[in-house]
Amino acid sequence: MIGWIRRNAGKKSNSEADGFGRKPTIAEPLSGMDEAAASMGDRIEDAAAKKNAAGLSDPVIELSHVDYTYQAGSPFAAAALHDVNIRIRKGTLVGIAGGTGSGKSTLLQLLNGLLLPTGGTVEVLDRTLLPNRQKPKLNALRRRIGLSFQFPEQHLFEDTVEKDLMFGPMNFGSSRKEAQSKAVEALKSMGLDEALLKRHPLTLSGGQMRKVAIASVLAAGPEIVMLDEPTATLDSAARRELIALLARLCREEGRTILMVTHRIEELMEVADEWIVMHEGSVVFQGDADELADRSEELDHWGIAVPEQLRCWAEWTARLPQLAALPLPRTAEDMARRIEEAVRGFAECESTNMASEEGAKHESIQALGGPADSSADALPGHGKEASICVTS
Ligand SMILES: Nc1ncnc2c1ncn2[C@@H]1O[C@H](COP(=O)(O)OP(=O)(O)OP(=O)(O)O)[C@@H](O)[C@H]1O
Repeated sequence: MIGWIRRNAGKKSNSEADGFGRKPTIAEPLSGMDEAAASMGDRIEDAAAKKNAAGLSDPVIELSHVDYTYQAGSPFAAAALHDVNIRIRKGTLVGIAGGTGSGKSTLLQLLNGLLLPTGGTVEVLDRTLLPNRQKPKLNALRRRIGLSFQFPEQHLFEDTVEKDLMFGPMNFGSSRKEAQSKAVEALKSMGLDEALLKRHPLTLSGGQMRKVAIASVLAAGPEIVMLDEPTATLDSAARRELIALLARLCREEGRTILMVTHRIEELMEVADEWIVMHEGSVVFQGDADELADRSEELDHWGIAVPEQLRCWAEWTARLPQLAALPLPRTAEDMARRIEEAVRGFAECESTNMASEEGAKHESIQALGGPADSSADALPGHGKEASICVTS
């Protein structure tokens, strides 16, 4: 069984800050590690204060009671989303997870107006999208919200990579020269060689095609970048590069990033927030620590429990002082914290032993025993001072 203990000393949960009605996390006072946890909490609060000052806490996406039904009103109607309520702040990196058919792609398409809600309200940047209205003109909105589709071929329809990359910028008003330079910049940001510019997109490998598709979205410079399973066909190095790029766009340029993924571990380190979809509903919105607290439900939601969460849960069960710390975002971070905790535990044990020895020594003297009596000589001694830890 995977059991999680509340962490987040000194940290306000997103839910509390957002007024989403979820209960705040309360830290239990624990060992000396509390200090580390509290200072981590302070840093998070400092970061939150800086974001507030930069206007980054404003919601840029807000969905209220949103429903979406494909082919609504026809005999083929298929309900895909029910009563979805979401609020996403500017400059956050949001992971969207959920099982097959849970509504993730439908959600992204509602956010850039490709689909209009059949119920409720979708507010994105300065636009409000309502049901039963004629499709509004959304060109201006689409310039500000880029969507990289689940299948890269859906982006690539020109006969050269360069034309595909220039399409967005030119469509949104860039000159040919500007569009060319944006195309090169976007291609390079995805770690691709300029030599690909003259290639036909359909001659690229699956991974290259995926990167070009993402580059075509980035070339238009959107404020909100949405990616539907962008890492699906990438190798592990390319996956890491892409995640690092997204984190940079978010942290350094203040862009809002939404990424659908089936591998939640790949975003654990960088995601500010998680949304979990299940059977067309949002069943969770919160940060990684809050998601970890619900890890027993991941399987039911069709999401594989990341090895990292499984491992950390086992260790917090063995060393409860670890539970005072925020969830480690990387395997290295986890290994370091476990090592520190084990070392701290061993030091604490040897200090206890030393004072136990001293006390025994004093009581032997008090009973009239020899001044140099060793505690080892006493019967019953032999307490183990170390712990054996195995993973
Ligand atoms: N064009 C369509 N017409 C009818 N039903 C659709 C259409 N597209 C999606 N659906 C249905 O809507 C529901 C949500 O689909 P969606 O593609 O949003 O899920 P998803 O979470 O992105 O799935 P996956 O992870 O498999 O890509 C599913 O039941 C799906 O069958």
